[in-house]
Amino acid sequence: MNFTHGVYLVTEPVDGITDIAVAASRGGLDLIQVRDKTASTAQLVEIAGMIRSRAGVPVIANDDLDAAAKVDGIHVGVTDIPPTRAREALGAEAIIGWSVNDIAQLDDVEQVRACDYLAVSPVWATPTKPDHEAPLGLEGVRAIAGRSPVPVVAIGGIDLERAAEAVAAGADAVAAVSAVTRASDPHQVVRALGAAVSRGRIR
Ligand SMILES: Cc1ncc(COP(=O)(O)OP(=O)(O)O)c(N)n1
Ligand SMILES: Cc1ncsc1CCOP(=O)(O)O
Ligand SMILES: [Mg+2]
Repeated sequence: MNFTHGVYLVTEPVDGITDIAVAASRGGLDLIQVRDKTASTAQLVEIAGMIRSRAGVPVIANDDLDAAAKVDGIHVGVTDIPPTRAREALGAEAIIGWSVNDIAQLDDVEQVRACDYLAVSPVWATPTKPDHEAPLGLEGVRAIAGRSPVPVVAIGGIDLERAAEAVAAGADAVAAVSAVTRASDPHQVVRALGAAVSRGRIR
C-alpha cells in the first residue's frame, strides 16, 4: 500500500456518508474503509460501490470477506479472519490491513507478511469504537513502526495535532473516522490532515 497523502478515511453510518466520503476524497485520501457494524453484506457492497465509483480512491470493507471480494480489499482485527486467509481468498492484488492491539502480534511473521499495512489500534482512546483495546500511545506507534516491514497507520482519536505527532513517531499514515465524518467541511479537514502528515514527516 502506497500512502502518498498519508490520510485514510474509515466511514461510519451517518446520514449522507457517501457524499461525505466523496467530498473527503477531493481533499486527498489514499484509502477508504467502509465500516458499518449493522450493515448486511449487500448493504456494505452497495455503499462501498457507490463511494468507489465516485471517489476514485481504493475502497475496502471492514471484516466482511464476501463484501471485500467485490471491492479492493479488507481490514481485519485479531478476532476476525486472519490476514493469511483473507489473502488466500482475495488474491495478491487485494489490499489487506490488520489491527495491531499488542506489539507481540508482530512475532506472527506469516500474518504480517500477508498484510499491506498494519494499524496501531488505537493510538488514543476514542468514543467512536467503545470496545477498543487499551490505547498504545505514541510509544506504541514508535515500537510498531520500528519493527513493521509494511506501512503503519495510526488510528484512534486522530485530530490535526495528533496526526502530525503520530507521523513524527513513525506512522506512514493516519486513519480517521469522526474528525472527517462529523466535520462541517470534510474536504478541508482532509486537506488539513494531509498538511499535518507532511509536517510530521519533516519533524
Ligand atoms: C484502519 C483500521 N484500524 C483498526 C480498525 C479496527 O479493527 P478491529 O480491531 O477489527 O475492530 P472493528 O473495526 O472490526 O470494530 C479498523 N477497523 N480500521
Ligand atoms: C475503527 C477504529 N479502530 C480503532 S479506533 C477506531 C475508531 C477511530 O475513530 P475516531 O477517528 O473517531 O477516533
Ligand atoms: Mg474487525
